[in-house]
Amino acid sequence: MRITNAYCIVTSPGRNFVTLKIVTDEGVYGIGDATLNGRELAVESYLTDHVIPCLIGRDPHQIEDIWQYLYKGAYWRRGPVTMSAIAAVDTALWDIKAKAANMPLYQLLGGKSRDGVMVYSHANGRDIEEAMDRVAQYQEKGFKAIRVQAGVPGLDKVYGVPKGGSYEPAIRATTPDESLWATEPYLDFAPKLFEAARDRFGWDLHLLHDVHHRLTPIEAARLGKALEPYRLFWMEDPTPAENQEAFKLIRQHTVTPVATGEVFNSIHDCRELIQNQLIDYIRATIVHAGGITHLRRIAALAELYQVRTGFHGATDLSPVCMGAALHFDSWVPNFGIQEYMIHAPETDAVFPHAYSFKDGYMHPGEAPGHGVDIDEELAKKYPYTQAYLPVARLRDGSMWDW
Ligand SMILES: O=C(O)C(=O)C[C@H](O)[C@H](O)CO
Ligand SMILES: [Mg+2]
Repeated sequence: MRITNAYCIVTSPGRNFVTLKIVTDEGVYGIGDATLNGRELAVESYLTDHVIPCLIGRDPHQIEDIWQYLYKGAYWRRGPVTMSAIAAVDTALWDIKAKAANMPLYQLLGGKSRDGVMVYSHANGRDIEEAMDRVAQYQEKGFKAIRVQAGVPGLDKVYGVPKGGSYEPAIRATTPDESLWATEPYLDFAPKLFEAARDRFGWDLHLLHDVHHRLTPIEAARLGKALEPYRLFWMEDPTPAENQEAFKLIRQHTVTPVATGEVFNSIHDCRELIQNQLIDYIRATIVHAGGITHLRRIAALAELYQVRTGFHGATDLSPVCMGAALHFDSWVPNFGIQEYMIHAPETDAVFPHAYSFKDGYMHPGEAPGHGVDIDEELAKKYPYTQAYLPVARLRDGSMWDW
């Protein structure tokens, strides 16, 4: 089998997505997600201008060799653009291999390790009451695990909180939106949010919370301690993780479980965190961390240290990434949980898929490959529109982590 053609499809059904399609001489094709929220066209150019020309004529079954060729061959190591581009190729090649074998992808990875993939979704509210009503709605839909975020009194916009009905942080504009951040009101408020959640919903529900890189290590330690009575499933991204040592301080002060890694793109970003048992869940996922081939190495390292997976699954990761992740989750021995932020109906229509949700669990489906396709004609109806993630500033105007 040989690769005869490959191209990117950029479409915006509700939000921007970049998809790589690889076609072979035997008519089998595979697709991979290449979306990097707010920097989409950089990956599209990296693939179109620099990677695709090197793929034509290669044997798509040589996934490992092609991965090494693209990684080592770039000379410039790692980084979100490179690793998302490699991830897209890798996912498309696994899709081709599984389709050629006429098997769902999870079978090639080693077969199923569980009956279903436990997922969590997002309950967001402008205040505690609205957030609690959203939790109730997700519980009614069957979710066993729910991430809870609410507006902080005194702050006009906060990460995770919708302005209108639904929450989409990437705003269509020519420059990023600006929001205000202040740590003290947030630290006072967050325990009240989870106290209200336990009062109303009891203990038979997993509660999660995303700090979104906003705190210093000692502030994160204080928050983890303050949240201990409400027994969270995890506290996510408590502090920016470039400094892996910083997590030691958090660990010394709290037993609230810690998850991090949605912005990581290689095993080197999390090696110390895992080997020193400074985190409980690793959030790196297929599209941003070099595809199935590289994520498998991260998961294997994590398994040695009882760190479990909790892959990123926000709506800026396309259904292609979600489908592939669900196959991975079905197999990986040290699975923890999977994020599932439900896509807009237009997105689902452009990406027909075999995966499904039932009673809090997801199932990858039995279609050969990863089970997700793209309707290229429909995709053309949604042209790319520039969009940016917001930035955050403190009250005095200093830049902060969004
Ligand atoms: O889903 C999460 O946990 C996020 O933090 C979502 C991110 O803000 C989003 O994916 C950025 O593109
Ligand atoms: Mg997050």
